[in-house]
Amino acid sequence: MKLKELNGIPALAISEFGETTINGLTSDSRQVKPGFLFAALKGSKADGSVYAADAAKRGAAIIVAASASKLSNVSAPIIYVDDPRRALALAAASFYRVQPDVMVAITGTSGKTSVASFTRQIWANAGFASASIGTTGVVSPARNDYGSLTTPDPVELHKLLSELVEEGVTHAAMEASSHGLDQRRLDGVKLAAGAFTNLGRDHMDYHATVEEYHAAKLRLFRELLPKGAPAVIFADDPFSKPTIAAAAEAGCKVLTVGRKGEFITLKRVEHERFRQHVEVQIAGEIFEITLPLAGDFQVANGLVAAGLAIATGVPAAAAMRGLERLKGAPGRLDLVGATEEGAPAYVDYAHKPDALENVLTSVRPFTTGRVIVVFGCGGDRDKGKRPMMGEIATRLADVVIVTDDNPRSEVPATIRAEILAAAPGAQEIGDRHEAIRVAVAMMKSGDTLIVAGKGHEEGQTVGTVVLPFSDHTEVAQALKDRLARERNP
Ligand SMILES: CC(=O)N[C@H]1[C@@H](OP(=O)(O)OP(=O)(O)OC[C@H]2O[C@@H](n3ccc(=O)[nH]c3=O)[C@H](O)[C@@H]2O)O[C@H](CO)[C@@H](O)[C@@H]1O[C@H](C)C(=O)N[C@@H](C)C(=O)N[C@H](CCC(=O)O)C(=O)O
Ligand SMILES: Nc1ncnc2c1ncn2[C@@H]1O[C@H](COP(=O)(O)OP(=O)(O)OP(=O)(O)O)[C@@H](O)[C@H]1O
Ligand SMILES: N[C@H](CCC[C@H](N)C(=O)O)C(=O)O
Ligand SMILES: [Mg+2]
Repeated sequence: MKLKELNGIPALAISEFGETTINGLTSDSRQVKPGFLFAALKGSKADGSVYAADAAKRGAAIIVAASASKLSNVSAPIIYVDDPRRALALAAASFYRVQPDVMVAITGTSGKTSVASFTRQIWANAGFASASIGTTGVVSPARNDYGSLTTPDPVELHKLLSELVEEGVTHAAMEASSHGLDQRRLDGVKLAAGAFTNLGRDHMDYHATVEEYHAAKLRLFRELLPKGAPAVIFADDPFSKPTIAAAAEAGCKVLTVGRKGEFITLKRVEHERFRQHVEVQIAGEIFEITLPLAGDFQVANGLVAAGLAIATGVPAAAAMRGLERLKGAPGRLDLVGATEEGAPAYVDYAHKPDALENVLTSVRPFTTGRVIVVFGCGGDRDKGKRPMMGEIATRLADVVIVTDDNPRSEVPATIRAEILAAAPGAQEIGDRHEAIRVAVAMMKSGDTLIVAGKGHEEGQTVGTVVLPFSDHTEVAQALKDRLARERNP
């Protein structure tokens, strides 16, 4: 492809270098191959402009750098732009040419993965070839790939979107993390609609204040959605009001869902152990449905997903039928199994205060015995959430076991101590395998076990090593061993 065919490149640079052939794009000098465009991005650890000379040596045809940076001794043409991250995202979108016809993005502190998965399922149930992209990976009719980043790097993202189109996918739902929005990873995506779930404390290691974190999320409505595009907003969150105001001011068509919602109004919910009966009103019509998932928050996620599906052309009745067939996203209040007496054991991805509060509150109505929780906090991440999660666990669970969850470069015992400082009476079992076995062994009839924090993850990161570890496998094995012991004492 010629440089002049790429978006995001200033006209002046096109007139000078427009005929240059571009073979690929990257923001990592180590990935540069001959003929690549290298975008020098300022990161949290390094400044990509330091690597521009290296990129040129590796054969970069063009370097895109921030106007503020002054590069020297670089043996490739340099194009200066105000916002290299945005330029890279726009260039990537045009380089890979196509994306699914109907793309939606979901932002919010919790529920993004679930809503993306639910939207895909509702679309698929209505007959569309659909995909979801996010923390748990990429799911489409042709693939089920394990993921890593919530919102992929723009080059990776647009490559993926073009592959999905080739597979025949017409509808795709993706998560828009605050990092992804802030770092312009989605700026080249043609969005048909956007959604907001809720806002709580998260990523305070990256964003200076909650307001700044909220503002990053609002970029979806303020800068990425085209004017008049639907913005589906959960109406019952403390941050719903300012989000609705911002989306309306940005010219979006605001569609609210929830108890205070006007597009989809939640009238009534009755909980059962593993499912919920829900009554909603859409455009004057009442629908009574059974959602085959536990947890209040799944009703909220279901309504946001239904809102997105309806906003992108699925008839309300079909969207409601879709809700009745939902499967939870992997590792989200995921029922692994039960003891012989029927006490359930769940794996959940709650790794931030609000999510932990929600999941522990959600299981209380159907727990006649004790709520037992096993959790930890990740290393090299927001330290402020550690005592908050300790306090929440102690307040809402009857038995608290504090363990390790991806200590990364930190000393695991220090992380646990920071949680335990606010969790009097909690047990400390650093080895997560052991913590899960102890928890499963203590379950009695009527108890509910929640193993929180890792959800779908398949590894435990200690230092820089990722050791294979799955909460799902560990809980299943512990239940199985317990059963064998009970049968052959
Ligand atoms: C903190 C963060 O968001 N980091 C992202 C950021 O990297 P950075 O700013 O730290 O990059 P850096 O290391 O400072 O380097 C700056 C630039 O120099 C380049 N470089 C560096 C070294 C070299 O030899 N040559 C070179 O060119 C790097 O490729 C980079 O472009 O920009 C990179 C390129 O876009 C991202 O890959 C990287 O994501 C890292 C892998 C990451 O872990 N991100 C997590 C925190 C994240 O984004 N999470 C969110 C939300 C999670 C959730 O709540 O669900 C997500 O969307 O997944
Ligand atoms: N609507 C919601 N409100 C509150 N908590 C929720 C909601 N949806 C999910 N949760 C909790 O958050 C956890 C993560 O859910 P999910 O993966 O759908 O969110 P996410 O926004 O994608 O999170 P992440 O940013 O970590 O990828 C769940 O396991 C559950 O504990
Ligand atoms: N996307 C999040 C996931 C955190 C999951 C939890 N298990 C942890 O390691 O803290 C992050 O990387 O911060
Ligand atoms: Mg997610």
